[in-house]
Amino acid sequence: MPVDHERAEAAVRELLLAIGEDPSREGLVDTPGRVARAYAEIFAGLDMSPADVLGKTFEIDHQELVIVRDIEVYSTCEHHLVPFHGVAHVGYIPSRDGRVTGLSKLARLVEVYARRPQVQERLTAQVADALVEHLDVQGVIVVIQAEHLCMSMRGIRKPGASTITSAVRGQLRDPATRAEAMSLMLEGNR
Ligand SMILES: Nc1nc2c(ncn2[C@@H]2O[C@H](COP(=O)(O)OP(=O)(O)OP(=O)(O)O)[C@@H](O)[C@H]2O)c(=O)[nH]1
Ligand SMILES: [Zn+2]
Repeated sequence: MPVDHERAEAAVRELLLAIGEDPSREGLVDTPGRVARAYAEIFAGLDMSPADVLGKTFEIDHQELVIVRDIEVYSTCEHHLVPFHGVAHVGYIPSRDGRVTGLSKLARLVEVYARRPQVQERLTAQVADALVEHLDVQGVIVVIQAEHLCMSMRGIRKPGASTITSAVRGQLRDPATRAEAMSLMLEGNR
């Protein structure tokens, strides 16, 4: 279901009142509308499905690793509704029938799940599981490294701390294959 703009605007007006602001002052008068539009974008993944993104495949007989790394990720922590951002690396070994997806679709898949209220562990696992389910891949590894603004700008206030999560399925669970993928993903990284 797409974002209900009217409802989002009313909620933002209410929030502004709750923090002691005046939603009718000049700088804030258009804010509820802007926030509703921003939320529609930030949470667009709720209205997107992995099947839409991974529906188109083609045959390349490559049954070895394919990795797209350093995919920029912006998501929203579901506990505090503030952003977490960083990079995702997605690697997979195509299905036995040699079907692959377009490289950009891996980044699109990350977007489908990042543009929702999230926790990093679930985001990581959902990307991996979608590739198993929709592309029947022989193995997949997803690594996400992100900074959570709920840990930087509030709460414990530790800017610079980053969280790394991984999800590994199928043949990538084999220690040697996993190590090869990890080194390709992280090689030369920061
Ligand atoms: N595992 C996990 N925890 C997260 C993620 N994003 C935020 N959190 C944590 O969610 C927790 C929520 O803890 P609570 O004690 O309910 O909330 P809080 O009082 O605001 O916690 P503090 O952040 O410690 O101030 C915090 O420890 C956050 O760091 C995430 O993606 N994964
Ligand atoms: Zn948070």
